[in-house]
Amino acid sequence: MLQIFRGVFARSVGPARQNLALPAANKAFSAASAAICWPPVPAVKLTEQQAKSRAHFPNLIVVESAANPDTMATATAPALNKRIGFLGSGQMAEALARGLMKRGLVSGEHIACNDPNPARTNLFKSFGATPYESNADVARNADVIFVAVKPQHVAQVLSEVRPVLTEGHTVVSIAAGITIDKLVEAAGPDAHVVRVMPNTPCLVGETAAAMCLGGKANADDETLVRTIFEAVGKIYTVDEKLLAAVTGLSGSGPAYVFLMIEALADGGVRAGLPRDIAQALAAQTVLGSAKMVMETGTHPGALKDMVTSPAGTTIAGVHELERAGIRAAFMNAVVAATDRANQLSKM
Ligand SMILES: NC(=O)C1=CN([C@@H]2O[C@H](COP(=O)(O)OP(=O)(O)OC[C@H]3O[C@@H](n4cnc5c(N)ncnc54)[C@H](O)[C@@H]3O)[C@@H](O)[C@H]2O)C=CC1
Ligand SMILES: O=C(O)[C@@H]1CCC=N1
Repeated sequence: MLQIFRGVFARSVGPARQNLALPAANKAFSAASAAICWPPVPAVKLTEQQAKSRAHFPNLIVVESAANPDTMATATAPALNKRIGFLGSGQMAEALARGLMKRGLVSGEHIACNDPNPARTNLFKSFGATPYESNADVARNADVIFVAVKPQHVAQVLSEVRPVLTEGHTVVSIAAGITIDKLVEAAGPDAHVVRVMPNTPCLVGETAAAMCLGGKANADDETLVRTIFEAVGKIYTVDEKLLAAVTGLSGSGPAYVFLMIEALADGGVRAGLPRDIAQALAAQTVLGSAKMVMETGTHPGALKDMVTSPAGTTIAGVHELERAGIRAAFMNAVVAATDRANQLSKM
């Protein structure tokens, strides 16, 4: 039996970004739906509720498809005819490599990597990637080169690959705080450089990422990077000056949410639930709530009000959160991480 799945794509970007302004957004959306609702489906009429939300979220795009949401998690994107290289094979490189393989965009034999830590190269080898002796060798054996080392190592690894870079390479740095100017200085003025701030949920096909272009990077590089990241989530193009805020919100954000899930589970345990059930309920509650925001397009405040009965249980809990300054705490976390990203870019 066909299940109707309603997907809503909220494009939370400003009008300044011409690549996401309608009708160009429809082009971007086609690529997004190709990864998330496969095969692609046409946009349909908004429901009354969605139309109301649309007034507040003009960039919202709604689709309805016959795809089964359960199978979508394993849906594959069209294979990418490119070799991927990782300079650094740490946490983020692993999340990206595994996410891309899971979505069928690349297979292990199309992945080249280098890392001084043998445990990391062995791990990459275990899923079919080829470890090389040097970063330059990775570049020789890749078309898209991910710079996935800590920010303080970026200049060094780029100086190692610079002599072998060609026009056919797209260099993608995911390092927090390392500006396009610094990347071009290290990789050379002819390098096609793209700066991306992803997050670890690319492992499960749900990254929230943003990018900006630099050096000789062109529309083809942008499309290539967009294709890669749309296979494992969502990506927006932003002005570089906004990447620090992206880092503070979505780059670091999974840590805030994991902490929240842990704390909710602790609350459940304190209230008498077994740990495993408490953690499963906490994580599923976060997942379901996020899906409601994405799929209904309704303001989160309105969704909160739908849970909150007069003199009921929820408002008692909400009162405690407000007393503890939860909103300011989350806002301050994003601002502190943004400030730190800005500091890193000045080092
Ligand atoms: N972890 C996260 O959630 C996110 C991290 N990032 C960025 O991704 C980059 C990597 O972060 P993680 O994966 O968390 O760090 P990590 O420490 O797990 O990985 C870095 C890897 O680089 C390797 N490495 C060090 N020197 C090297 C060299 N000269 N050549 C090749 N490899 C070398 C290390 O052995 C290590 O395995 C950082 O710049 C970070 O800002 C960006 C978004 C999210
Ligand atoms: O904590 C960090 O510096 C990196 C960048 C964004 C997430 N993790």
